[in-house]
Amino acid sequence: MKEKNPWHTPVTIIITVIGVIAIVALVTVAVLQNRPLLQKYKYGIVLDAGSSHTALYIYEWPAEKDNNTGRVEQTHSCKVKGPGISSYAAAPWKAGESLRDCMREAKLQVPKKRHHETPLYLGATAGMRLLNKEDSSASDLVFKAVEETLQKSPFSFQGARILSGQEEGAFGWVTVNYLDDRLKQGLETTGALDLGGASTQISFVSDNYDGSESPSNAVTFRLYGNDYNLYTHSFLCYGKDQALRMTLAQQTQGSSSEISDPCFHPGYTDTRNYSVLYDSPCVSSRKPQGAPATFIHRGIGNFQQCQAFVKSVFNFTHCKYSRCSFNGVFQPLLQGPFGAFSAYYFVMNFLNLTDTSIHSLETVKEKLTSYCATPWDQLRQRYPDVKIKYLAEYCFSGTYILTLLTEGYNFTSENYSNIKFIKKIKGSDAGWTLGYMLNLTNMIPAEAPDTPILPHASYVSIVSIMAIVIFFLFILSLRPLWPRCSKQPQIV
Ligand SMILES: Nc1ccn([C@@H]2O[C@H](COP(=O)(O)OP(=O)(O)OP(=O)(O)O)[C@@H](O)[C@H]2O)c(=O)n1
Ligand SMILES: [Ca+2]
Repeated sequence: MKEKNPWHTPVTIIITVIGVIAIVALVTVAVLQNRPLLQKYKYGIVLDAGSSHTALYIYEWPAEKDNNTGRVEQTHSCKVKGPGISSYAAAPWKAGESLRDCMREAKLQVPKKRHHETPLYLGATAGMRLLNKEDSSASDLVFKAVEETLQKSPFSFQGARILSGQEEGAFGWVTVNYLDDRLKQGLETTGALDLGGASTQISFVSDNYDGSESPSNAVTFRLYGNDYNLYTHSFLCYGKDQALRMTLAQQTQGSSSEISDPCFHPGYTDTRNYSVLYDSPCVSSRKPQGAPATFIHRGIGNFQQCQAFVKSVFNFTHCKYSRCSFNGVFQPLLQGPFGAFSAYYFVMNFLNLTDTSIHSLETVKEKLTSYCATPWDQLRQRYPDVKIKYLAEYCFSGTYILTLLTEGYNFTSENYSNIKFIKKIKGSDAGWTLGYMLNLTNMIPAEAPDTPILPHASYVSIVSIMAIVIFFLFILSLRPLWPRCSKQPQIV
C-alpha cells in the first residue's frame, strides 16, 4: 500500500500557505508602514551681518517630521567678499551689492522647488549697533539697500534687523547647546563665549542666578520641558577690533607722532591716521586735541607691557552688585563648561592654543611672551599666506583674549580648562545664527515631544519574531488534527 506523507494533507497545506502569506503580509505592512519616508528636506537661510564681515548660512532639516522637530544641520556657508555692511555707510547701495554672490550660491544650494518656502533672515550685530548709534539715518539706508537685494531673491525674506546684545548672546548659547544635544536630554548646559570684531558676549546658566539680581542680564527659556534662567551680557566695544582701537587710544593720548606699541612685533611699523583710529563711538570722545594727521605705529613686542595697556581698557572700580565682571556689570559665579567661538577660535587656533587640557593658563602666558617678542620679518617669512592684518594683530588679540577671560570674566588657572575653543559642532558653525532661526521658526518646542518607545529597527524585528512565534504556536495548537504518526501505514 502506498505510504502517504502525513504533511501532505489538504488541511496542513492550507494552514501552512495561509500562515506563510500572513507572516509575509504582516512583516511587509510593519516595514512599509513605519519605514522612514524618502528623506525630503526643508531649508532656512540666515545672513550674519557682523562688524567685520557678513556670512550666509544654509540650514536643512527633514521635512516629514511633525512641527519641524527633526534635527537641523548647517549644509552650506558662504563668506561675503569685503567688509561688514556697516562699513558701507558712505555708499549704502554697495552693501546690497556685496550680498549678491552668496545669494546666487544659495539659489544653487537649495532645491528650486523649495525656494519660495525657504525663510531668509538677516541679523546685524555690533557694527550696525555702532553705526546706528553714530548715524541712524546712515544705518537705515544700509538696511534699505540690503533689504532691496534680499527681497529680489526667490526665498521668503523675513526681514533684516539689528539684534540686541542680549539676543546675540542668548542665541549663541541656544546654538551650542542644541548642537550638543544638551537641551533635548535636559543635560547640564554649556556656556557660550563669543568674540566678534565690535562686541563680545558671555552667556551661561548659574545656580546662583535666578534673574532677580540685575534682571537686564536675564533671559528665560522653556525648551523641551525644561526651564532655563540664562545669564547673558554683551559688551559693546569689547570685540577685538574695537578693543584694539581702545588700546591704541590709550597709547595716543599724548598726540605724539610716533608710538612704540608692546602689542605689535619688534620691527613692525605702519603709518596710521588719527581720524581713522578715532572714527568710532567706542573712542571718539577721547580723540586728543591738536593731534597730527598721522602717527607712526611701531612694534616693540612685549607681552607684559601689552597686557598692562589692555587691562587699562577695563574698569574695575565700581560694582553695585554682589559681584561684577567689569565696567560695573553684574556677573554670577562662573559655572560649568564653556564653548568659546568666532574670534576666540581664530586667534587661539593660530597660536596653537585651542587644547586647554594641554595648554594651561601659564603655558598661554609663556607662549604669548615668546610669540609677541618674535621679530615681524621672521613671522612674515614663516606665515607668507596669512593675511597681514590678521598676522600683525595675533599678539594683541591673544593678549586681549587672555586678559578678557581672566581679569574680565574671572576665569582662573583652576577653571580655565573648562573652556573649549571651538569652531564647529557636528558640522555646524558655532554662532548666534542657528539659535536665531530655531527661535523664529519655532523649531524648539517648549514641551518635550512624545517619542515612540522603540526605534524603528527594533519595532520591525520584534513584530517579525512575534509573527513567526505565533505562527508556530498556532501550528502546535492544531496538533490534535495532525495525521497519525508516519511510521504506521495508513489505510486509505
Ligand atoms: N582667520 C581670522 C578671521 C577673522 N579674524 C578676526 O576676527 C574678528 C572677527 O570675528 P567675527 O566673529 O567674524 O566678528 P564679526 O561677527 O564680524 O563682528 P561682531 O560679532 O562684533 O559684529 C576680526 O577682528 C577679524 O580680524 C582673525 O583674526 N582671523
Ligand atoms: Ca559675530
